[in-house]
Amino acid sequence: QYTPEYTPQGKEPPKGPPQPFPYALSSTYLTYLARTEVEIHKEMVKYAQALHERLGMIHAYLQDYEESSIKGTSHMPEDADPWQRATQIAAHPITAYRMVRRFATEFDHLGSHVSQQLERQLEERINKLSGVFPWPSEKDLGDAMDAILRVHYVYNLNLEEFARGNIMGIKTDVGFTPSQSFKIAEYAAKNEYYSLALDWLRVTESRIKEENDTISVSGFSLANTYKRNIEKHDRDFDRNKHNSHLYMFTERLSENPNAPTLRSVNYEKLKGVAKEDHPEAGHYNFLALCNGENFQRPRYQATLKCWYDKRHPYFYLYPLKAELLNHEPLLIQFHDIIGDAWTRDMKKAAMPTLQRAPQNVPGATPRTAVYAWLEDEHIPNAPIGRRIELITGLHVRGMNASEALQIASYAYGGHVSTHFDSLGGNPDKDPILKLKGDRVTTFLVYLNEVQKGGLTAFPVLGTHVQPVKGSAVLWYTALKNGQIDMRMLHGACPIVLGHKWIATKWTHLNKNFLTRPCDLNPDI
Ligand SMILES: O=C(O)CCC(=O)C(=O)O
Ligand SMILES: [Fe+2]
Repeated sequence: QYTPEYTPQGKEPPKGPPQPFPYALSSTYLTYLARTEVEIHKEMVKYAQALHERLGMIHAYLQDYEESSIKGTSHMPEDADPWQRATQIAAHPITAYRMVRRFATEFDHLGSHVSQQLERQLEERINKLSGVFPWPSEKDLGDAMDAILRVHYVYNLNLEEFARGNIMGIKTDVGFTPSQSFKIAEYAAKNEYYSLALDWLRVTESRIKEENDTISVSGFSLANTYKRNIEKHDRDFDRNKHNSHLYMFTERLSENPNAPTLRSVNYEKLKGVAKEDHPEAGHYNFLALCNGENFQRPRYQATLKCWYDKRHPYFYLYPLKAELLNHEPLLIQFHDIIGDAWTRDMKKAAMPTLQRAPQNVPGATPRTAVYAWLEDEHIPNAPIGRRIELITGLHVRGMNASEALQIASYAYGGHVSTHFDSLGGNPDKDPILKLKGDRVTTFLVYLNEVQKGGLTAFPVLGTHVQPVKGSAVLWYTALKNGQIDMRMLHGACPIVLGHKWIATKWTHLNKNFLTRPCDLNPDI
């Protein structure tokens, strides 16, 4: 009996009405689905095999009947009386014998009971699994397509390559079929991702041609979607929407089908430009940083350094590897600060309460991830608070000094739009803010290596952080006067290939206004 071992919610089925799981947003849920499908596939193979055998038996039966009873009476007229025909069959020793044999052995063994039994088994298994965890829905499929389209847009994918399984230079064997890429094209067109839709339509078309496949997508629906996408684009273009719309072209498509996309033109024009100089520069800087660019001046970069930090005696035994990514405001990455055992403990402790991060909530940053909050007692063997205190000199563990540890997990396409970690609320209206003060530092630990994508990008600083397993990045989210430091704008670039897990600890101002160290930089 299959009992899922690796379930998003631990071993217990959820109590109360099943909540929809954000399957496409979380590597945990996706992994669970993948694990479940291993079992379903096994049952399907058994069932298909049984059906195949059954079909073979049915064919053998038909052949026997046709070769004996039909052949033996083929000299009789088409409209002969069936009784006369039956008499003829019964009179011939071989046709009669073959008939008796069929009745005696075949009808009971046409295999129906085997395949029927397997069909019941399969149905039971699927019902059982979908009873424990709700099945992915249309909404999840939408999330899954959004994730693909986000990766497509941010990394300006060469879709011909991607759809064949070449994931930004990493060759895999799995691509999309023409009907699958067409489905994404239709979804993109419907959601006004005009430039993306056109790419998917072109890929669909070239695949159809290449494979000479005239069945899976009809020429009519392909042409129709093309036409509608162009018409709708041009209508919006005429309404001057190209001033705000990210997915448009620089010209009307009906006049120039090869017009460049706004993304590609603006990307070249605006990357590296300061926000003060162009209102849209921030967006294109973020894209460029996600694509691995860096806009710190070479002279400035030359002043950045790595060193072994031994301020605390603890670090004589385990020297702390520090890497300065920006002087002022400070951005610093510490390497090898936690090992696999702690990482495992954190993921495991977070698993039972992972939930979808709020999306489309006014005031909240759009993010596609799942997360959970861990108190120290949830991870007694991974005392991260003390380690952060040793590394940073901040108050982390005391009352109101920090928040619980946030564990977040992203799946492919998962991202966080640019934001500030300080919340900037009004302490007179918010008792918790009054008690703790606003967030003052972010200490973000990367719990695994991401194969492609998933950088943390800082568009104002013009730099990005590579998610290196076991490393952590530290910055001040607020100025010394407690106000949000606008230079610390940052976001998480979409994951392209792999998983991304992070653990974040935010310290708060009231317990930390005396701890603000100026000695993290080795020069001071
Ligand atoms: O995942 C990342 O790299 C950044 C996440 C982040 O900025 C946040 O959770 O506030
Ligand atoms: Fe953040």
